[in-house]
Amino acid sequence: MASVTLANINKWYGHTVHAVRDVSLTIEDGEFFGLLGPSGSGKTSVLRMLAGLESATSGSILFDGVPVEDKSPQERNIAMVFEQNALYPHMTARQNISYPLKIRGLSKANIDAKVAEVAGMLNIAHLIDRRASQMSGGQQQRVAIARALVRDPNLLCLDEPIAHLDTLLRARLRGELKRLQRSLGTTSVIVTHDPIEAMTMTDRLAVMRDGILQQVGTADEIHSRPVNAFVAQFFGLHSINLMSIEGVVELPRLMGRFGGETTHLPTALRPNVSSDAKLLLGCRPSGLDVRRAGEAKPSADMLQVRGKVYVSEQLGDSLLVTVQIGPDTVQALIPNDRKFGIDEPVDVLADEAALYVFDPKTQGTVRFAPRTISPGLGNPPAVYA
Ligand SMILES: Nc1ncnc2c1ncn2[C@@H]1O[C@H](COP(=O)(O)OP(=O)(O)OP(=O)(O)O)[C@@H](O)[C@H]1O
Repeated sequence: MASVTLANINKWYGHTVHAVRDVSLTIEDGEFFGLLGPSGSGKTSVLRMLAGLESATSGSILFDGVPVEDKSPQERNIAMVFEQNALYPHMTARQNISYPLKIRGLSKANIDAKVAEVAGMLNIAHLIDRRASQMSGGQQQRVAIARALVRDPNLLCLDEPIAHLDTLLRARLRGELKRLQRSLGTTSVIVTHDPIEAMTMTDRLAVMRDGILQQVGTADEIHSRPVNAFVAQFFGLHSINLMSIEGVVELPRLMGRFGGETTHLPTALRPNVSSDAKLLLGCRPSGLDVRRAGEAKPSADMLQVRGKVYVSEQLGDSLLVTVQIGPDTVQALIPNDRKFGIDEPVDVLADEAALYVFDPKTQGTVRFAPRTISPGLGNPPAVYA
């Protein structure tokens, strides 16, 4: 186990692709850390540099404060699990898991004890003498994880290890991996483009975009206090709604246009209106409400705008309603005791306390939503005039 520091890391591929730009971060000893970002954001490049599979163009990497740039993956004592596991198909689970220990010359008794321990942890003891080729994808991935962990690595690198599995199995392995990491305390880094995976498994995570580190923090910190509109949109169970409001005036109530429609705005946002009369607002679907057109009166504490239902989708105990407002759409997650027809005129409402404010030019966060709603907790109670 080790703490890992990246200091001003840059990665160029040839002269044209600047894949990682001046990334600095520290992963604590025993921490489960996530690298999250869309495709091409540079997260795999960071992981491969940590592992020693790729060299950094500039900057330094330290394990427990000691530079490791010149060290091979073996010398760094890292273990990797990839999306497609690299098990030997003709070997049994036992042979696959013991392989790294045999190479190190451990005694048979020692190997047997370690294999039994890790196989028990990963619930694969009953499969231990089955060939890899005769196992399901989920079972193979458990064996691959067991093989990675059996030699007590300094750092466990997981590159989308469960991305190819079906939804149920992914959810199970997410939980198992988290429990396993907690009980072993192995410093671990997982690369994923799935915010749910990053949110549920890791202690802290980094969000990347175009090779640039956007934010590092716990899932809760990043969810409730995103540094910019990109992080706010990318991170969460459902993407945040971005509402670009133009022509904001006070008549005497604050009003503007969103999607070409007249939009009533909470008075408290007056100081946030830019010099060119714009407001860039964010609201999580769980912070929006949808009412039949005319049912709710505009209030000085609420955003309210007219639209029509594009589609509404049942999500178990909640309803995801997509509302078209001119060329724009927003999504609201509301209790499923209401029904809306396609193209039905509706009012979309948001309490002032559920609104983020972003700078219309830089997209940086100007104001966090005073009342944030945790993912999955549903709709906040709305207040109507
Ligand atoms: N060996 C390489 N040669 C040239 N360009 C590369 C190489 N590997 C990655 N890149 C480029 O570097 C950028 C970052 O790639 P990287 O794989 O690190 O991103 P990522 O966030 O992990 O993406 P994905 O989720 O698709 O794997 C991309 O533009 C990619 O095309």
